[in-house]
Amino acid sequence: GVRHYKCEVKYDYRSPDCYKKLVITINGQTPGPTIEAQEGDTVIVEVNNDLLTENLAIHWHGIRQIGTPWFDGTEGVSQCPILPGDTFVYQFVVDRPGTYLYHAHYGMQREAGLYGMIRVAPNEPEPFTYDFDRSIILNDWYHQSTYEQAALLSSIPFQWVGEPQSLLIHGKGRFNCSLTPSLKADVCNSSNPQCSPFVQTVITGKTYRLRVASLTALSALSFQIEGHNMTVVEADGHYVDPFVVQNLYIYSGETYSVIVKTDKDPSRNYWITSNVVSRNRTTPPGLAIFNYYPNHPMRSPPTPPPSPPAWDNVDSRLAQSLKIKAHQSYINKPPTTSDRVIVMLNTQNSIDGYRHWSVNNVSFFLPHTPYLIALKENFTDEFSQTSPPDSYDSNYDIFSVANNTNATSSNGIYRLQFNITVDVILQNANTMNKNNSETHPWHLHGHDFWVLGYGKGKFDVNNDTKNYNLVNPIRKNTVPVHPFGWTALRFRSDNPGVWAFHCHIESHFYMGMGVIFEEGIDRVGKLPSSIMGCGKSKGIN
Ligand SMILES: O=C1O[C@H]([C@@H](O)CO)C(O)=C1O
Repeated sequence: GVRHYKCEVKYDYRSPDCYKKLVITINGQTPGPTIEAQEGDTVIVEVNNDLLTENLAIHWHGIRQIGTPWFDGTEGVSQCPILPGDTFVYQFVVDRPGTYLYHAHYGMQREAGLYGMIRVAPNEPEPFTYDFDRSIILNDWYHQSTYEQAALLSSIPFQWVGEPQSLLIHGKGRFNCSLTPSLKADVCNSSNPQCSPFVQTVITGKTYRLRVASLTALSALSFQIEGHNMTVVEADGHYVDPFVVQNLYIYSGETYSVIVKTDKDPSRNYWITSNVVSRNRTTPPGLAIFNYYPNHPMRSPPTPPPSPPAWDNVDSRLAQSLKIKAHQSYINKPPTTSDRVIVMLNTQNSIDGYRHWSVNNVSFFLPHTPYLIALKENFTDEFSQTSPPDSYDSNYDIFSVANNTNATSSNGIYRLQFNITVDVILQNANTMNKNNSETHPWHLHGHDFWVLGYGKGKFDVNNDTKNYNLVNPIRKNTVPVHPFGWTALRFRSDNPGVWAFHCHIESHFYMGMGVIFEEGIDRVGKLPSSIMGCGKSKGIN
């Protein structure tokens, strides 16, 4: 069938964590409305840019856009931005069931509130059952605007955006207004109903499927429901060999479904919590209420919120990553060998005094003419024709602060032969600060990849490849690379188009932490004129 949606995108004053700021809403809401469809449906979304003075693009995160690479919604890659006042119609097929997302993909616009969920119902029965299907989107929240942050990150000397002021659970958080006495009540008001906690009401004795997604700007999170175990059954639209957790680690751009049984003392409510992990947290926990009907939904649980795992417990996070495998009845085996291996060293660099992130010492920036148009029209002057390297200096010490004096900025891209098997090894390293390595969630557009493995330290081609999981690897579109560790992925270059692969942390992609893959450009059909209008694509029809 065909599903029609209309999205009115505009700025509104909102106080999601009691602090009033301009946020981007979709049809008046943030998170925006959930897009519901059936596997195989065509989804048509008419987007109206009512931001007045700001461009826009919306990415359909996890939807592979097979045959419609021009509707991936990635500004500078698949389309020109949607101008203020303009309407843009996205049309794509949701070919797989599962939990996906949509969000802005223009500058750091996502963190202003432009995001929501896509739920695709399956045509076949699923390998688990439940009574109710509910969704929770997790986020972190800054009080500064996207523009203030962009100015900080682009300044000399470099100024970091810092930790978020609060964590939102389904669009609601709580900033302690009294911490900043100078804030007047019309700016920060703890009794504003807009920042009353999110409540998930449940009936006792039932089974809930909870779709948990993260669209944080920065934070890796630990998600927990006080006193309740969660059985993980879906990750990024793929069925998981079920495993039980007390806390779910979730990285920006990931989606999970967990099964929760409401079999606890029904005379009270429980805390739903999110906490920052992997960075020395200063942001208070996100708190919501798991409300057992008929207790009052706002009644605080009688116990304190459960304490989160230690922020620097990398082993616990690595262990959970390793547990995520394909469900035994849904195994889709990867090819046993690959045709091309690209090792991607992730580093922080200083280039001309600016702070950047780089892959193999190349920091990425977007061109003015979207790659898809430039490649299709053979506009070879529109971006660097030099591809970034497939590996890095084998003597590089990932455990210390390196000078990386030869780092450059480039908008060159990886050109993949069509229909081959590509391995990507993400290699983490020390940042420009001593004894520090961060977690980076990498997201691939246009594909699901097999997650072949994770490890600690420097990837060793001779030994680590022997431990690849070629039996039941999960397929995903977003995956963490843990501090001082590596992550190995495999995918087929079988989707004609131009696809971004990048760190899902807003500021990190802004600082250059991404690459572009081109595959099968000669097989891409006629581009719609609606994606044109910028750079050298002016006047093309
Ligand atoms: O990109 C980043 O910059 C800061 C810090 O490294 C600056 O010193 C940080 O924590 C990031 O993630």
